[in-house]
Amino acid sequence: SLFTKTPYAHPSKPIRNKVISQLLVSEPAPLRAAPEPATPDSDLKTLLTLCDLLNRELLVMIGWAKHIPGFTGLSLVDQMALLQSGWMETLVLNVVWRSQGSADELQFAENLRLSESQCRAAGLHDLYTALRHLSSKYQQMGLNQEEVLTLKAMALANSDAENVEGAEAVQRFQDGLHEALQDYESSQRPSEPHRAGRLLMTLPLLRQTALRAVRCFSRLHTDGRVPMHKLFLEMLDAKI
Ligand SMILES: CC(=O)c1ccc(Oc2ccc(O)c(C(C)(C)C)c2)cc1
Repeated sequence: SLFTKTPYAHPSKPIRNKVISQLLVSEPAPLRAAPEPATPDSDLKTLLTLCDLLNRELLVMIGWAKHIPGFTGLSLVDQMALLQSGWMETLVLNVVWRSQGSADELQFAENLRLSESQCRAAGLHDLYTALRHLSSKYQQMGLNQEEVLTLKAMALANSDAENVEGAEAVQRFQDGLHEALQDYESSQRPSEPHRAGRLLMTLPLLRQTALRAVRCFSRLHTDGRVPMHKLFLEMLDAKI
């Protein structure tokens, strides 16, 4: 009706930082889960739907990485090395960001939210607790979209891939993102001088959460209950 007050977003100052503005415009539209309509609902169907979603997310992420300022300045070999080592942390941040709105569910897609019991039934309880732990940490911090986009790019840049050819080029790539975060926080949140550092100090927990997710998938793969896409297995092999 005419009188409902549209929710008035806090008028944050215009984003002047070029790197963060580029990350904002390069953010892909969120994917939707595509459950097989003919298959009756079951835990296996949930897993198959999640597998399909993850596979599509991987493909979208590879295209997204090319828009991160500095990424295409790396050799193709190094671009692939960073993706093979950082993809899980980047995707974990996506789900953790989407789940910020809910207190006890994981929002894998706008049309796929799972409760703790649904995750447990599908054999994903450890994944659930790991992702919820990280999500609640970011909720406490009041993470915003610009920060999560920068952290996603940093997770890729800082993924400690083993066989990197151009270490100096990767360092410059990391420095550019670090500088963008510092610049953004000092102009947008001058009242929180430690915020950039606090965000960087969440990266170890992100790394740990990603490794717990890898272990969960390896267990599911060993179970043999869920057929896994070839690309996913190749990316998973790069993590084990
Ligand atoms: C192969 C298999 O059994 C599997 C099980 C669960 C699953 O759920 C997910 C869907 C999207 C997604 O982004 C994520 C992470 C955030 C953990 C990467 C998990 C994906 C694959």
